[in-house]
Amino acid sequence: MHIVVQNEIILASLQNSGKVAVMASEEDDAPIWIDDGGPFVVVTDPLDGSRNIDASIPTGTIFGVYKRLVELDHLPQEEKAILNSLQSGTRLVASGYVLYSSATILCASFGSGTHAFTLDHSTGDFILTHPGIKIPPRGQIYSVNDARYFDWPEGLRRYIDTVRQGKGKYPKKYSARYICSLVADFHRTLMYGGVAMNPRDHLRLVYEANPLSFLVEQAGGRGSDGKVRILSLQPVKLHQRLPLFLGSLEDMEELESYGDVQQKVNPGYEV
Ligand SMILES: O=P(O)(O)OC[C@H]1O[C@](O)(COP(=O)(O)O)[C@@H](O)[C@@H]1O
Repeated sequence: MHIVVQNEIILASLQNSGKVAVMASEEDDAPIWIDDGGPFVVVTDPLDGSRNIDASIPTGTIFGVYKRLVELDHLPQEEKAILNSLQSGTRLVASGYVLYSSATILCASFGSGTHAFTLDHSTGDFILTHPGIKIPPRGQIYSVNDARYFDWPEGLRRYIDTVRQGKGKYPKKYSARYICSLVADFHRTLMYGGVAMNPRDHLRLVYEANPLSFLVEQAGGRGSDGKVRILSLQPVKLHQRLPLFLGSLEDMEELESYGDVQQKVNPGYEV
């Protein structure tokens, strides 16, 4: 219910903007063609973490913006809608998220740094409160659903066991934080450093992994699928899922050095 409404609100604003050719949403089966002349393409997860809403846990909206591929203008609408939405993350011109929490934060990058704005409820303005965010090169927090420990590959178990005992490259015991709401877990990671991950094929390349990887890279961090840079992947399907690791440069390098960190077992967890 909340998701449907949020999806409609975003679609209506993009339609009214006159700037958007096509919107692809995690909540729709196919992208929606909006305007032949719109210069931009928007991909979005309109309301992530929605399973948390009834418990008042933070949720978020994620978006990415590409340029419309004018060389595809001659194609049938359905075909060009899909191809425009399947652009690789290296072509993002902007991305961002809105975090609905104790404060409402809009965090965005237009390709020159990552900046966050906080909603001033008295005026309705978003005020630049976090210019030029730099993710700490190393944190002391890992964020993962570790109830899945016995479904993890050996490399990921070893990495987590090592850092939580303070036996990694950073000789202090790591702490765990996992809200199970991607935008909130990502925002904390951006602020405090460390690594946030979902090692199974669950999160979406187009709507979640690419926009957040763009933001973390612009803040000096790294986004990977456990093996390669997320932004270098060419999406082949709109709703393509993959393992996702985002965080501080040194933590990400250490994690990836364990090689075997992608969870292949994905039994379909109920909660
Ligand atoms: O169940 P897991 O593997 O911990 O996944 C939790 C992740 O899934 C999400 O809830 C998104 O999943 P949905 O798109 O199915 O809502 C994220 O907010 C969260 O980080």
